[in-house]
Amino acid sequence: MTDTTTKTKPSGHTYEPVDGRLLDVEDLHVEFHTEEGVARAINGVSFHLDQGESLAILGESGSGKSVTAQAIMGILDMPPAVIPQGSIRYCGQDLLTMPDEQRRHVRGPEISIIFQDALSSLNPVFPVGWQIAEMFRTHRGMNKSDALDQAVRLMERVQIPAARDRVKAYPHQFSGGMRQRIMIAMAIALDPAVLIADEPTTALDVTVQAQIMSLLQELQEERQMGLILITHDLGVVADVADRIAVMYAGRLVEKANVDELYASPAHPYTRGLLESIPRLDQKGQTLAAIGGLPPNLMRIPPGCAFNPRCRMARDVCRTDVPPLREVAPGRLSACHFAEEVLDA
Ligand SMILES: Nc1ncnc2c1ncn2[C@@H]1O[C@H](COP(=O)(O)OP(=O)(O)OP(=O)(O)O)[C@@H](O)[C@H]1O
Repeated sequence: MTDTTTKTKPSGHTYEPVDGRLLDVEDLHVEFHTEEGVARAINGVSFHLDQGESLAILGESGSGKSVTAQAIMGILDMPPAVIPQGSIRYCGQDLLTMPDEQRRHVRGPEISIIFQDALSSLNPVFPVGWQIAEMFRTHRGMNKSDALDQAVRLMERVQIPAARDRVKAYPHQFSGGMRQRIMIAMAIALDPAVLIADEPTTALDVTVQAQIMSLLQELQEERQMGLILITHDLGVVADVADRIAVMYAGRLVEKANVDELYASPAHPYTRGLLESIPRLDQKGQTLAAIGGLPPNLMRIPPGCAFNPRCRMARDVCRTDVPPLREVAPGRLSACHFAEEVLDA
């Protein structure tokens, strides 16, 4: 007989993907209404994410990567944020119109996020094991000792040495890399279908960055999660990501699979990013290969937002917004002259 008393599926989730599709973000717009004016942070962003797939969202500081993640997670401060248009469907259900109560079952347990700064995300006054265990107590109704056992197993899975002995240690007693592993443990504790990693390794040194990325990749493959990697540094995510979406001034300017984008970018901005070795995370720093700075989001230039910095810009670029269009099989670019960029 069919159980009509519970909506929970065999995965433990309330929702199941249809044909493997987890997320569908369509024509998303986000504005910030401030005293100085309206900052148009996201201007019509669309992308999807399937089960077991890794999507990297790449762009300079201020391009709208984190705001996109926050909109998906429902953690934008509204106001000042306003979402005037668009939808974010999770397993076919629009998170933007879903009642709060229903949304609480999704955001966290089914779609989870890790941030760059583990120290400010962890509670300094509670032992890390307790913080992980609390997830199992609150959401799975486990008793204290089972929840702590489960926390130890998870700490072992994210390769925290001597996990059983360190379950009672506090966040400040761990290194930056170990704290990020603890954040990952908390983020995957409830077996989310989607994991968003917002600059997960930016604060870490290069060796630790690589270890954290390979841990994320292992977990993603093991659990068949959909993974969104937000980054300013393509080098860090290139081995893990399947597809890349490049953002500029709140729009996607290029979408491609990672190898093709690396081999031959189809947008001058992407090409500039690939040619720029330096620190894209340093706000206000010019990219060597591009020059200039991203626009003020309260005064995005007409036409292509990238035109003031683009060496290829012509008249049409200053008047007409280039649509994101297919410029080669599976390759999308929002450049009037994408074919020329590809051939270059
Ligand atoms: N609370 C806010 N109030 C006003 N404007 C905001 C707010 N949060 C974000 N913005 C605007 O949205 C823009 C995009 O921010 P976002 O954090 O998404 O950029 P990002 O690409 O993730 O860069 P970063 O790596 O610096 O976080 C910001 O430059 C800012 O103009």
